[in-house]
Amino acid sequence: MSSLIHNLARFLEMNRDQYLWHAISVVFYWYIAIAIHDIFFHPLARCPGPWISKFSQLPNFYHAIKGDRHIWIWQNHQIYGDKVRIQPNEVVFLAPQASRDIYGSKANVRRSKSYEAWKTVKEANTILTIDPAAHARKRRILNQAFTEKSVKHATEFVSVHTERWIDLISQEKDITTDDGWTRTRNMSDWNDWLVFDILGDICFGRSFDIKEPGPNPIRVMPRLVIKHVQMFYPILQSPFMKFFVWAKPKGLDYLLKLVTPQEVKNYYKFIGDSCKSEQDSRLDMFHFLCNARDPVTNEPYTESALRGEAAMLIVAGSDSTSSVLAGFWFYISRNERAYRRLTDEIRTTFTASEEIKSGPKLASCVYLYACIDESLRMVPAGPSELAREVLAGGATINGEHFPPGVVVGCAPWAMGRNELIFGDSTKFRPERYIPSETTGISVEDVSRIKSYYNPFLIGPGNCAGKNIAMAEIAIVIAKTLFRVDLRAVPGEDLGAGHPSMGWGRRDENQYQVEDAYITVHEGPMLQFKKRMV
Ligand code: HEM
Repeated sequence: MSSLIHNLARFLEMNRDQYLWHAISVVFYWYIAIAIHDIFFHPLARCPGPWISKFSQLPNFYHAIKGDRHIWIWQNHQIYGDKVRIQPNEVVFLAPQASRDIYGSKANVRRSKSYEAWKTVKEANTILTIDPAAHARKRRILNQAFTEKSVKHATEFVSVHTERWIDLISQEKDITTDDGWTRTRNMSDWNDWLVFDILGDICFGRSFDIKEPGPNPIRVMPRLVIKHVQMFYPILQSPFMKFFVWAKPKGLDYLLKLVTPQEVKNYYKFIGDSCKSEQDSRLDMFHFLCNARDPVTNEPYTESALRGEAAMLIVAGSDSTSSVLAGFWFYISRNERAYRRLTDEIRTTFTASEEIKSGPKLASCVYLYACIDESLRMVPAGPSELAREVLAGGATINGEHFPPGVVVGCAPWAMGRNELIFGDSTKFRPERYIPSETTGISVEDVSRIKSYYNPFLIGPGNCAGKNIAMAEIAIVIAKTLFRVDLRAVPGEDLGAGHPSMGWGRRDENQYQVEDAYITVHEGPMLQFKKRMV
């Protein structure tokens, strides 16, 4: 007792420097204790993975800043195998069963807390709702905007915008040469403009018109959305993520609003105005959202929830579609054989561009859909893992039990490059999706790869817009290749790998992207020539 009083007295007599020194020591020993726990006693202690990642989030954070987490995760699978501990509390998997166990309808998981950090308004939209019951309720309402009827209406807008887009990309000849090819087009920009215009139209009944020539304040939006996501993504992959989520409703959101660029405010104003105007005059998706009711409670969306969902649709549907299209243009313009086969298929199936619309004729273009599947594999909409947190009771993943609180996931970039499933996984080879005696590919081979790799995800959080996205991509590609020839601009390699780029990025025939939860992409640079039809 006397020594306790003695120590207390000494503590009270310390000066400021000594207090500081003691505080640093306490933090240091606390961190060492946690590190020892994480390395030796954590439920994931026996999972293989980079040594530092066992007790620190710094490697994960570092790669999020560099934008190459997807490559880092793929490298770790190469080194450590099917199961890798990439953060003290997180494991990623490559095995086929793992993806079903994590994302399937029976999985005892929810979206991880990092999703909450994206919230900009009080009420989360569907994709940011992490509570499974609340998510299911929102999803039931949202599904009513994605019925067969609404998808059919949506594809009509897709056709109109695509025809105009092809007019624009195929005009303006390159005046430095006399070979009839157009000026160089950065397809990432052109895809963004097209997809944004389509989404504006199908979500709000108002096109953003950013593909049209001339000044347009909304044209910067696709890039701004990407920049915004790129800025936040490292925070969500950092040791500060929990603090960030905690601080947002306590004033941080207010501060973030103050530094929001004016263009972003204009964009939200556009969405707000669109939500208010002529909701019933057109069968756009907003019309379906406005009229949607929860089938159980019969409740409609509240006004702010409606606005949140509409804004989400633009974000969820724009970069995803644009990046897959960018990947497609990259690979098709560098693979003469695939280009010839695809253009032959499209140009013999249709006799006029106006004929190209959703329906049996388009569905009969087997090679077109194989090319789309292959592009979705090579360039996933989100290259790194879609993180899920194990709920009370734990979860069995690939035959192994994981306790509540652990974060798990599968990373599409690494899955798409799994050589055990795809063999020549770095090759753009659409034939792998077509059963044929000539190539020796059986129906079972195709269903094996399709059940392994699900670009639109499976289970309760899968992509609500899958049917629209597939129809949109098919129509854009088919109409474009029907009306124009295209080529990669000689000597231009924007988006391509390079020997100087290091492990996982050296192959010049592979399209390179950055990871920011979404897929950040540049190029390819293409030229077009109108066909005489
Ligand atoms: C090639 C294009 C697309 C791909 C590959 C894709 C893929 C995905 C994936 C993987 C998710 C799950 C994300 C997560 O859990 O973090 C998702 C969610 C979602 N996607 Fe897509 N998507 C595409 C296009 C679209 C389009 C065009 C729309 C709508 C117009 C859309 C609407 C949604 C919505 C609403 C969700 C959230 C679903 C939920 O939380 O229940 N997507 N998408």
